[in-house]
Amino acid sequence: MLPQEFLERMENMLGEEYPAFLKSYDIARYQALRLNPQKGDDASFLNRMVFSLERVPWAEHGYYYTAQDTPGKHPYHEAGVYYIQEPSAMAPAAYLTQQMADGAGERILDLCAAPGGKSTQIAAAMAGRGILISNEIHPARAKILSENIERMGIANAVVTNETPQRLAEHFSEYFTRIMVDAPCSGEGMFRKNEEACEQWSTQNVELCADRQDEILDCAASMLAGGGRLVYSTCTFAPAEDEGSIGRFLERHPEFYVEEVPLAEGMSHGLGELSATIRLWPHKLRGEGHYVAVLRKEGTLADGGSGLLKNGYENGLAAGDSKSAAAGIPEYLAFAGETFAGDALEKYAGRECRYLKFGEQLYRIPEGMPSVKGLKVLRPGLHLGTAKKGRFEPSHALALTLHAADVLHTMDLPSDGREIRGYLNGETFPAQGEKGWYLITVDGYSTGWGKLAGGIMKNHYPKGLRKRLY
Ligand SMILES: C[S@@+](CC[C@H](N)C(=O)[O-])C[C@H]1O[C@@H](n2cnc3c(N)ncnc32)[C@H](O)[C@@H]1O
Repeated sequence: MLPQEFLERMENMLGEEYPAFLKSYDIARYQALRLNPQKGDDASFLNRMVFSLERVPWAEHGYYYTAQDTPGKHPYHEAGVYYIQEPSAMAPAAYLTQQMADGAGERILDLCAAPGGKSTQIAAAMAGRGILISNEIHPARAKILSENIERMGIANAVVTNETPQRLAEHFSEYFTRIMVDAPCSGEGMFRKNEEACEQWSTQNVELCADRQDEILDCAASMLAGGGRLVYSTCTFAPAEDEGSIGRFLERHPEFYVEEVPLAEGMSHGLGELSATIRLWPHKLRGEGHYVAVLRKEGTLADGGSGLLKNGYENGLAAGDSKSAAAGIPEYLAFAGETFAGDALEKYAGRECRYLKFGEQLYRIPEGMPSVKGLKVLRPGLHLGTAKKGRFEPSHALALTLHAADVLHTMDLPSDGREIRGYLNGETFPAQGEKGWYLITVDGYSTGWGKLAGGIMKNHYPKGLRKRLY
């Protein structure tokens, strides 16, 4: 049941459009996924015709799927071939990364990032270049975010679990782009999420608006002059949409709303903020959303950056005196035996810098800021566990690599029993040279196996195992 006060406000807001808006609640919600360009190009996926897909007009790699498709239960999901995401929710990150060739020279912050829809979309546009800081305030949600970053094979992201205030103490005018996908009253998700509907109240709308003000102030101080800030919500409440942006612009005259082209079906924002964007469920194939694209006065200096409380993270290089203790020789030995072609230089070359957290070895993104004092779940690409004389590669590394990057692969067809057994932790008989194998599904990397004595030992992480049959 939709709350009465909510309906009255919507009727006042929408006038003659109100009946069409109400009718949208009788239509089943639209479902969509975003193909992961890190895993392969769209055309080769579409040629497989696994699902009936149709383009989402405003998002590169975004496609509607039908009720008959069950992409969440397909092995491709575990291989990070796509991310299931509500179609309207694909708009904010599309605007954040508009006109960006790739992530070279970019330092991007996703401030309210879990479970990772926007972060994984931003990372796709960055194509492995530059640095992405994906932050989430709630520890349990930050863990899910980190798992999704891993599943999508993202190598240039740092996942943090901080409040916006703590991050703002650390980074001043540092980021080139910031995404604020704010916690909100969720009115746009009533069709998708009944809980949002039950928890709705006018007091909560006010509470959300106050919280949005605080989050936006932190974002403002972290954005470099000339940088872009995209603010989004999944609510219709003007106090949290044009209201939050209007209050923000009053507090921050150094910001202005950028005029951006509207995609098919999108509408202008209300009142004076008509240059911002509304996505209405009765006007396009998606849920309710609001997007504001803001720019901070100034010019982005090439390679320049603002203040970082603790400076940059240099990490360890292979030749550093401390590298033996960090397990880097063990990793390099593994890399020499496992990687093929350019992968050796890319993942274990002279330019690589490493960090060790306990026994866990990471390759940090280029130009990584120091994260000293911050709660960090993932300081870059997790390479694996380095123990004396032994290296065990991580699941994240498997998902980042491609079949051509390694000497040994074992490909399992997506419609077969074996891949389902593998994802459920089963070992299986196999012939070949002893050692680490990248297990792929129809060519898409999925995890590790270790072959010895005619048996492929399963290294699919225990916590991720599932029955898909
Ligand atoms: C709309 S959701 C983010 C969805 C995410 N961007 C995505 O695309 O998958 C908003 C997030 O803000 C977080 N949040 C809640 N309170 C917050 C606060 N005070 N500061 C920052 N983030 C907060 C929530 O835990 C939630 O994960």
